[in-house]
Amino acid sequence: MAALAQRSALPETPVLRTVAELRAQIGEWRGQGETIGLVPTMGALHEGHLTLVRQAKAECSRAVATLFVNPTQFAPAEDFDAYPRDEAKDRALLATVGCDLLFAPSVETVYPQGFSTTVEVKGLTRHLDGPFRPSHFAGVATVVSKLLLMAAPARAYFGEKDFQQYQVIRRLARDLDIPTQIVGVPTVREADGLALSSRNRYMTPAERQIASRLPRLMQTLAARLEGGAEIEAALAQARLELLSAGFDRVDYLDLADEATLTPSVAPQGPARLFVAVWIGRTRLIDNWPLSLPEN
Ligand SMILES: Nc1ncnc2c1ncn2[C@@H]1O[C@H](COP(=O)(O)OP(=O)(O)OP(=O)(O)O)[C@@H](O)[C@H]1O
Ligand SMILES: CC(C)(CO)[C@@H](O)C(=O)[O-]
Ligand code: BAL
Repeated sequence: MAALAQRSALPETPVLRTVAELRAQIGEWRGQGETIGLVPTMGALHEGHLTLVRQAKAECSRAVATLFVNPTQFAPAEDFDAYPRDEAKDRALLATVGCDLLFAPSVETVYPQGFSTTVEVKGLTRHLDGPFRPSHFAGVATVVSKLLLMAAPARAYFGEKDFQQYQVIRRLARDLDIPTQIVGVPTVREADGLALSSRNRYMTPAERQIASRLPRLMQTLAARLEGGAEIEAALAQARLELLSAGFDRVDYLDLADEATLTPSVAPQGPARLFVAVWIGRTRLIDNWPLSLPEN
């Protein structure tokens, strides 16, 4: 009882549910010369999300978070129904970092009867997560385009944990002349290096132990590549090491050009390691920047 009473006494960030209300509030702030920083999320907030909000708050006078578990970015067999939802807890967490407003629309508000437009970013979605989640990035690009048009923020903040998503969003904003600066925020990690993710809570303690080997194996691989190891052989060895470490499946482990997100064993510019692995019912993705030796 005491814990319940304490929780309901916590301040919560105010919430709006309709586009008209959101525009009215943001219009009022902009009329007063304020700048808006937008942080789109699917809720189940953790320190990664809060870091995005802190940065929005540091760089803009108002931070607005959105909470929408977007059905169109989940394939039918994916975890839309199981995705963790706790809006009251999210609002309390947002209040701790000074978030000014939460926009949490219903599915009907975002996709009213007759909705028939899709934003699709080609090229950048061809590799890495694209082939494994065929309709995912169109769902993300469509909903993020809508959120940027609804809120018209000066800046919008996205985590580099979802690096391909971040690049897709930068491209759609540029291609559609959406005048929002898209800001990438470095990945926030647990003490053992595992990237924070709302889906981490799906793991059992035993699976979580195995997951802690992902950042260690990737650091070892990065050191080998930065030391001049042959790229294809080092990637093949690391894929086997992931399976030996207890991961059930490796969707991909690739080195790809940051700008094109095309896997390459001879990247032309800045490159990253990208990985997606399964452990039980949990799919983990992550990426690491690399400084490869000059050829
Ligand atoms: N560890 C993290 N560090 C920095 N940003 C993050 C981190 N985790 C998520 N984000 C960012 O927060 C935003 C909202 O992401 P989302 O709500 O999907 O959370 P998530 O933890 O990535 O969840 P999921 O498990 O669904 O991938 C995205 O821009 C995402 O990249
Ligand atoms: C950007 C986003 C909020 C769009 O639904 C989602 O893909 C996420 O949380 O990363
Ligand atoms: N954080 C990316 C959202 C998704 O996996 O659907």
